[in-house]
Amino acid sequence: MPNASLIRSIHASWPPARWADVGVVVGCSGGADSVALLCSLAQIAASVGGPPGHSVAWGDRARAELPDSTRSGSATSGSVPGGSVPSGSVGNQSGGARGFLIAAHFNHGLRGDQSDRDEQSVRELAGRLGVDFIAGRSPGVAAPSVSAGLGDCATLAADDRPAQLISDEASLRAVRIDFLTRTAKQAGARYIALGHSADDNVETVLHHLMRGTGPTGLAGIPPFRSVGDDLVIARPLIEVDRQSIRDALRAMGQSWREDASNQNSDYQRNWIRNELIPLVRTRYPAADKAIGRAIEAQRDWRRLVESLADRWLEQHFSGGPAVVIEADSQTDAAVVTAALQRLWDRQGWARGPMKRAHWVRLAETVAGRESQRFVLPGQVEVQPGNPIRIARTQA
Ligand SMILES: Nc1ncnc2c1ncn2[C@@H]1O[C@H](COP(=O)(O)OP(=O)(O)OP(=O)(O)O)[C@@H](O)[C@H]1O
Repeated sequence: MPNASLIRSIHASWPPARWADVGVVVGCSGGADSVALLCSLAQIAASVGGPPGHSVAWGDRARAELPDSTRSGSATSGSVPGGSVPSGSVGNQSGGARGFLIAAHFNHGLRGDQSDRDEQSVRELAGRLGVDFIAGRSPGVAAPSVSAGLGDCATLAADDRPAQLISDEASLRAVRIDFLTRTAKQAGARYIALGHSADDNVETVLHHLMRGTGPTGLAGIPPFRSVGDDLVIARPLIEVDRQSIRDALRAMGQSWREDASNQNSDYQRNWIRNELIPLVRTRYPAADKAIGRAIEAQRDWRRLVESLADRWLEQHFSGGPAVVIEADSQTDAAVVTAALQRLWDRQGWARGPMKRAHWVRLAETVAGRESQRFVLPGQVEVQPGNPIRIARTQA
């Protein structure tokens, strides 16, 4: 039974009224954070008369469509080579209002037997909790023997690349998120729940800071993020620290898998976690808490700027294949920049290749201080004037 304080934290950050009646895919690596998340969500759902037991919702269909070898225990489990989910085989697609939980694990297959054990441990946990289970695997990873990682937003061609080529942190995340997204979409789920903790948030912000970032990067990992129109990534443990999560698991006698590669400080995030933060704590014992508070404050500012940005967009932007924006020299550049970034998202243009200098130049253009036509990353052409015209030219 999950620890009461953990349950309280999740209730506060993500009240069950928001998710118990819809589908939730829980990304579970087998590590402490996501094991705690899965146990807690199953417990909360059961207490409000939701999910576990709902496995029937997808089980009825899945049993008919998945090979016998992919099922085990009381959980219905789908094994998905390359991370693809058999269309229509999972989830509550019957259109009813019943919620469901699916534990999803991606086996990158980078740690041999250990990867298989991770997958197996999540499968068993799901079985014990009465929650559906689905596994994705990197190409070339045999059924119960290789695995993968998690991601945050991009879509990589996981199906086309050999597992050994996909080993850097960002690519692993991208492959995982792609798998989780496809699983959620095909299951008809509304949420993907991930086990990021407050410590992950601090490490991420430090990483952003040192690599170079703007206000969005300083606001850390968002507790909720939309993926398209009908899917939301939720991180209900984002305000809970790693130690409390482990304490809660110990208190309930729930084991988890330790990933030995977390000790490898060649990975940047591990170096921040294992070397930098412990060093900082020798001088500033509460540094991570202080950084956490700064992230919260930054997020508040970010929210304010984004609501101003939305209002600005309503007043200055008219849609169409080409973006047409009225020039405006009055509004603060921070609001204009945030509005332009939201515009980029709406248009489906990649923000990744856009550097700070590009946003600054765009904001200058909106303020009427740029007269030359210029081209931004992603073949986006900007024609200054009033109105300003922005369009993506065909590559
Ligand atoms: N292989 C995986 N399969 C499915 N989901 C994953 C996988 N790896 C990570 N995730 C999800 O992404 C979240 C963050 O991943 P990250 O790599 O930062 O943490 P982790 O050390 O694996 O965390 P955890 O202790 O939660 O397992 C995890 O909490 C989990 O929800």
